[in-house]
Amino acid sequence: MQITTTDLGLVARVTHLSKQFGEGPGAVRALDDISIGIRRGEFTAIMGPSGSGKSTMMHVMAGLDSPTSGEVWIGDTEISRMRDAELTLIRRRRVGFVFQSFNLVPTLDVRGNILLPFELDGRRPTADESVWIEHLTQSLGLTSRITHRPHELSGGQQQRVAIARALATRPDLVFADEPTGSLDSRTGREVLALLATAARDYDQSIAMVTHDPIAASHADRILFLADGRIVDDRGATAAEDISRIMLGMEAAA
Ligand SMILES: Nc1ncnc2c1ncn2[C@@H]1O[C@H](COP(=O)(O)OP(=O)(O)OP(=O)(O)O)[C@@H](O)[C@H]1O
Repeated sequence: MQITTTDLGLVARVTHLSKQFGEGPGAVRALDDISIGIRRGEFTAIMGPSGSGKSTMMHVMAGLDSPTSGEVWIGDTEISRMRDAELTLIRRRRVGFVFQSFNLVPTLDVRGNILLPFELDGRRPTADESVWIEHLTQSLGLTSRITHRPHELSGGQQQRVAIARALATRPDLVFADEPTGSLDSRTGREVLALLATAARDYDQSIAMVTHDPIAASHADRILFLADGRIVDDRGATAAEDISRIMLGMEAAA
């Protein structure tokens, strides 16, 4: 019997994943034979120098880009050979996204933005989901802002709306791409604490791409990429130690 992603306690995994951009002498091998799993209920940071393949890895794992070779699994579903229409459904139903630039819809208020994943899926939240959304709205401190539009909110509040939206459907995995990149350091720390809490208290699996050692120090696990390969895989690590590892990697490059 084949061992599944779920059997392994993982929410997503890639095996022998490679991604090449372009052909011939100018080709770039952005990911080079990566095999790794993202563990359920963990906050995983993906770090590495500029150009090491972090964004490419996230895009391929989230079904936003296709691999050149290898397999990509979200839960027990292999997505690497899926067509666009199927991938759209996987992205809508099984993964959530938090971006540096928040990506809220400017014409929708906070409630409309949080409910957007349901709207796009052509359904209303179930009774259970409504209770969960109410809980998220409250615990993220958004209740008094529920009818406000994004331009009426601070950056930190906008990112909290994006987090509520990403968690609303209880996706298998939330991908966060430099989620604190547009925030001041105090607001950034608050957002990171919220992501860590979502993993710890709600069993939400999160994969965050970052180049910031302080951001990565909030994670349960850190994967280090260099030249398209995983070169280190550690548990929770202090920011100073992460900085030292990154300096070593940059010196070796
Ligand atoms: N669409 C593309 N076409 C060609 N090359 C690309 C493309 N996207 C990425 N690359 C190349 O693939 C490599 C990995 O890029 P990627 O954006 O994944 O790195 P990164 O670690 O996220 O970098 P950064 O921290 O600077 O965002 C780089 O050499 C980059 O130039």
